[in-house]
Amino acid sequence: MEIDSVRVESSVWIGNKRYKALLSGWYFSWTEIDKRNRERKTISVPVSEVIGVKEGRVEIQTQKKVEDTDLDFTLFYVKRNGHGLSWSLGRTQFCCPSRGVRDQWTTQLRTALKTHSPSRPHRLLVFINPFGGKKRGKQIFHSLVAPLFELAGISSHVVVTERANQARDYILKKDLTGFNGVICVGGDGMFSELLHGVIGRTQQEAGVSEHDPTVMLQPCDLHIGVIPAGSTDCVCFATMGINDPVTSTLHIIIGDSQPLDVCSVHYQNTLVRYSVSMVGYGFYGDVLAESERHRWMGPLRYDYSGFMVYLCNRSYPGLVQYLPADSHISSPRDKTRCLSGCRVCSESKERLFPHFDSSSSLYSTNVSQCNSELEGEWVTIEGRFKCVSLTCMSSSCPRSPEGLSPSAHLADGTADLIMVRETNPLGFLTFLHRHTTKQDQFDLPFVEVHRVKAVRFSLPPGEAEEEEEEYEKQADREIQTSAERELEDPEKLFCGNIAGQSQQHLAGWKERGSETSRLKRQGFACVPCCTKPRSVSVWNCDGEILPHTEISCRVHGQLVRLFARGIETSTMQ
Ligand SMILES: Nc1ncnc2c1ncn2[C@@H]1O[C@H](COP(=O)(O)OP(=O)(O)OP(=O)(O)O)[C@@H](O)[C@H]1O
Ligand SMILES: CCCCCCCCCCCCC/C=C/[C@@H](O)[C@H](CO)NC(C)=O
Ligand SMILES: [Ca+2]
Repeated sequence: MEIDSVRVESSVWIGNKRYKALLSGWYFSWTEIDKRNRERKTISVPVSEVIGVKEGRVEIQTQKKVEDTDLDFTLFYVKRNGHGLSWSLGRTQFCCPSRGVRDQWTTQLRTALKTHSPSRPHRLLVFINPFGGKKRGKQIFHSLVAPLFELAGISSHVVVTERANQARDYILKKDLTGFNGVICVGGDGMFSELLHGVIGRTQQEAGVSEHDPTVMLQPCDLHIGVIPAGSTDCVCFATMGINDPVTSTLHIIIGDSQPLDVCSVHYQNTLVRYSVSMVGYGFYGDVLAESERHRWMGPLRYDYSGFMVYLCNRSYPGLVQYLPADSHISSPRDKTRCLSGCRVCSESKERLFPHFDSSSSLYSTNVSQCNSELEGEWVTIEGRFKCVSLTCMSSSCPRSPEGLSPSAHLADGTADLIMVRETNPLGFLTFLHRHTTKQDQFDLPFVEVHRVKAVRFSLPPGEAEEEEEEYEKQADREIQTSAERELEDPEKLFCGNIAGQSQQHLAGWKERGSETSRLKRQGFACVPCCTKPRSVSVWNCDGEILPHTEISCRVHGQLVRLFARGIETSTMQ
């Protein structure tokens, strides 16, 4: 075996073929050597994508050794499948000329791993929503995720949630010392809990008020990982290009880090929620409100509700004001895509954090800095809209592989504002259908899209008061009926069909049910689709209904970090 400061090299055998194994700089490679000593095919693995090195011949799932000698070692690494977005665990068993060489290889590879992959997590806090999506969260974690964490030497503390907001509250209140990241096994709703926990905790510790819409929020160090097990899995899909639990797990293990823009939604001077995916009024708000009444349908509830709401053919009056982003940097119609290593996003860092002190890793939060991102001229648009949506990223998901705004960036400090004006049902169907194809959904006369830093939405004066009164009355009628139903049978209030569901499940959804009742008391959520008054919809904020209509939104560039790397272009091994 030859070892110098930059190279380690030796002969090894894989099966009955001889190879030259080489560890040089950032890569470990093995090249087949034929009988005439000529070099054949090389397989090369970046050290940063090595998952583990084990003595002996080790199986993937059981991690048990099969018959081996003390000449063997097994390398586990990231393997790309198909077009490269789906990752699986690659495994190669090497046989060395002597035990000494084998020990040298395992030591050298482990040292290289520590040097070239310093940001890998060692300890993770995992939250599993047992009721998200198709209710397979626990099974997904125990059969697919836990064995990989164990192989990579990552320890985890697992919390199976028993109620909504448990994960958020845990992150806000408990001692998180020693954890390098928080992971959710669930859908976008679970991700949102972690997002609120992590942002809230970071601001508490930094003494920053989340309610002040002009303040610069402190960026969060604690990484968030998403193991998809929900209905839409938009955050996972838009940051990885796929929703696959094994791919997500491998990104977490190797400590990938993807910054993400976050939009804060305020009502007057109070923070309402954060969003990374979609803040949508009109169609998307109505679909969510309708779908909450059909939760028992599982992921299909969105398709059913989408169809019902489409048939209602609603449009809503609104006054939209927005602060445009610099159009020289990028535009929502420039036909580019935000991919792994995106130049627009990496160049945004300096603009977003001009006062970043790299020696202390601290961000200044002085007022002049916060206001500079809010400088510029606001533009006002009034009209009737089928929908108004704001998205910080493409919001691609399996239903819409290109997303709400295919050219939006994950971490450029901007969001795309999409306004679809009142149109005929066929026109709107064309718009919706284009979300499912590669056709440009913005190339329609009733659609406009702008890249923005902030948005305000209000109801047009006069009309608003009248309509809100009518809405209040309608909501009151609805609440009364709900309250009567609640007294008769509390479970039926929220779930509709509860036959065959576990008590634990019901307890969980009851909390969401009472949250919905609270919203109803304020006159907003879950009013049956076609009995609603004409002119007020609700806001869908990453899958949650907001309790206010007149809101203001501001984008906070690169506020959180995910264990992800953005969507890779095709890179087959
Ligand atoms: N044990 C629980 N009981 C009831 N609700 C829960 C529980 N744990 C988490 N939740 C809530 O359930 C909501 C939905 O969960 P999740 O996002 O995992 O699945 P989903 O709704 O199927 O997926 P998506 O959000 O992608 O549509 C979350 O907003 C979360 O707050
Ligand atoms: C004629 C075919 C019509 C198909 C219409 C498809 C339109 C799909 C658009 C999908 C946008 C998804 C935006 C993501 C929203 C998420 O934040 C949220 C939380 O998971 N999901 C939903 C459904 O509100
Ligand atoms: Ca963005």
